[in-house]
Amino acid sequence: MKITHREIISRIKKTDPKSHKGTLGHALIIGGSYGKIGSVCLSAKAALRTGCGLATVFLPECGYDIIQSVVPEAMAITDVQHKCISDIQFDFLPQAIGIGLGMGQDAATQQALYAFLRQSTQPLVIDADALNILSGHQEWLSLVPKGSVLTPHPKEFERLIGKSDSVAHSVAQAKTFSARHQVVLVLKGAPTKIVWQNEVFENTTGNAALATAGSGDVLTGMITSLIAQSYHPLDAALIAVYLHGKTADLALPETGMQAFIASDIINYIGKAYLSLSSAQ
Ligand SMILES: NC(=O)C1=CN([C@@H]2O[C@H](COP(=O)(O)OP(=O)(O)OC[C@H]3O[C@@H](n4cnc5c(N)ncnc54)[C@H](O)[C@@H]3O)[C@@H](O)[C@H]2O)[C@@H](O)CC1
Ligand SMILES: Nc1ncnc2c1ncn2[C@@H]1O[C@H](COP(=O)(O)OP(=O)(O)O)[C@@H](O)[C@H]1O
Ligand SMILES: [Mg+2]
Repeated sequence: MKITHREIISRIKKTDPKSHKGTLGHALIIGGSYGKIGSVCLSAKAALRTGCGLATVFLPECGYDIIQSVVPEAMAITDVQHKCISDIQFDFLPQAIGIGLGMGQDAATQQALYAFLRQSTQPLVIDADALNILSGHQEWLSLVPKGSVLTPHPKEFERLIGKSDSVAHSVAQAKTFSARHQVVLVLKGAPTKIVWQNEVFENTTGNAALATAGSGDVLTGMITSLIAQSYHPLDAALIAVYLHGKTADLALPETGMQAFIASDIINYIGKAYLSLSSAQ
């Protein structure tokens, strides 16, 4: 099925005029490592722009000043380690958690992910290095909460599932994987496909301007934000992928293809939302 304007309109919810930041969901983004703090900055900012009420980032200590300066709207909790995540601890209940971006694969980080997954019950958004770590420890996949959203790009998907000889083969593998682990797979690409058990959804927005560093980190923040706002993980994935692509379609005449960067996706999320209410 194509992910069209009409399909997204039918899934999107109106914001209650009486809502406040405490009712619009608290998103937690876990990730970052020395040299890759930008990933979680982009993701947290994207989460807030997508509409959740609160966002907190759990990151290594070296990222504290950076996140507080770059995204003052977000809160921060730091790991005991300076350069990488080694022990994921927080003292509140987020409505959604996105994990893995810019996280690296240090041995301590791998163990922290294992310990975190062992006590996780709510659906997660799993991206980048969390996917890479899971690829190397396939036995940990049974710990991934049902309903979680996994967002691999083609290389990450290959690491997770192995090589496939055609697009049809990789979609078939994705269906089997989704059904076995009860997870939503967002197969990022051009176009992005979303696989939920036996269903396959193909996005209709986006262009090559999105082929830029941090583009996927932004998408993870957007999906996490929508889950925090009580969307079903499949709907969150469909809406986020559609809006993410739409930002690039709207920006293209203004920024041009080459100059578009991940921060522009964030800057155009508002216009992408507005395009849902205009006649098309
Ligand atoms: N500013 C930051 O802090 C950034 C941090 N990032 C983090 O850096 C880490 C490494 O991520 P990367 O994805 O760069 O590294 P990976 O090694 O996972 O993937 C890079 C390789 O994957 C292949 N690939 C990617 N997209 C593809 C596509 N659409 N079709 C075919 N092949 C494709 C390419 O061969 C590419 O060289 C992650 O933790 C990520 O979150 C990146 O998101 C970039 C920005
Ligand atoms: N040519 C393209 N057309 C449409 N979308 C693209 C294209 N290239 C990349 N994208 C999108 O950009 C994002 C890239 O994600 P990812 O590779 O994880 O980036 P990063 O890890 O740098 O944040 C995905 O959502 C993907 O679908
Ligand atoms: Mg990525």
